[in-house]
Amino acid sequence: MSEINAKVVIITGASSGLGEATAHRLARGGAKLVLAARREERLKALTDQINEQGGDAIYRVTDVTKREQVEDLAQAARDTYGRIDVLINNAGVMPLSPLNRLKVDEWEQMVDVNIKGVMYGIAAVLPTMRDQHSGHVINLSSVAGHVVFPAAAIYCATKFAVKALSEGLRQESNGEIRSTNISPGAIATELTTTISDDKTAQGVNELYEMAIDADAIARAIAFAIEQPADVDVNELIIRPTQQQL
Ligand SMILES: NC(=O)C1=CN([C@@H]2O[C@H](COP(=O)(O)OP(=O)(O)OC[C@H]3O[C@@H](n4cnc5c(N)ncnc54)[C@H](OP(=O)(O)O)[C@@H]3O)[C@@H](O)[C@H]2O)C=CC1
Ligand SMILES: O=CCS(=O)(=O)O
Repeated sequence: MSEINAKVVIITGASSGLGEATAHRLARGGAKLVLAARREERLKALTDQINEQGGDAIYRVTDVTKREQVEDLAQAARDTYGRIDVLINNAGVMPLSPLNRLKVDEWEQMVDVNIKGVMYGIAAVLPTMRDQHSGHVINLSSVAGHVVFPAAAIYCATKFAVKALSEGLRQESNGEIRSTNISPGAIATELTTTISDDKTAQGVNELYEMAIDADAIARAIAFAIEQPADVDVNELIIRPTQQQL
């Protein structure tokens, strides 16, 4: 039996990009999926598609910046499937800009979604995973969680924080809970569309001409999940072969 088959997996940010690609891949592996994001139409269409193709998925509209909504999401997984095997903290935003543009609202949005959303996710599943004596938290950091580059100070700060959360969880896991930090480079998704600074958007769009398909990350996530319980894949960096950064 595949180590993905029948696992109960929560995916945040499942309405597009990496989350959506991961949902399709894990559904094909037999996972039971609990899909979350804010855009209900997209979530419903994805859930219907997976179920029509013989998979097993439910969805909950969830804003990860709202702690109680993330708790409700974890409760939905327990109510429907009785356990939580994997949480994929994938929801994230990347409105890049130089610090001197003082786009403080966007800074706060990045902190709220990229850091606090991940914290709320961990808080929502940790007691269940402790009770089960097993579980796996997969956090989406970034190449920007390893290197800092201009116009990305706040985004990088959030992704360094995600990396720290992944490592802290690993060290405190008591040999029961696996922790995987996934660090993608340029991947073709909607992530770059929220950049409101024109000059930054232009530079990022040039970088993303080399972007690779979201399934590259879905495959990496599946690889981490399908390892035996005593194997913890802690860190994966996946870039386009052409990417220098
Ligand atoms: N694409 C890339 O090149 C890279 C991506 N990453 C990371 O991968 C993750 C996924 O991004 P990607 O798929 O590329 O981008 P997308 O923009 O395609 O997807 C982002 C997802 O996050 C969700 N989201 C945003 N804000 C919230 C919120 N407040 N509450 C719940 N969900 C939210 C969106 O759903 P909705 O709007 O419906 O809520 C959407 O499903 C992010 O953490 C990103 O930082 C890391 C490195 C590179
Ligand atoms: O998160 C974004 C990936 S990159 O642009 O830093 O490579």
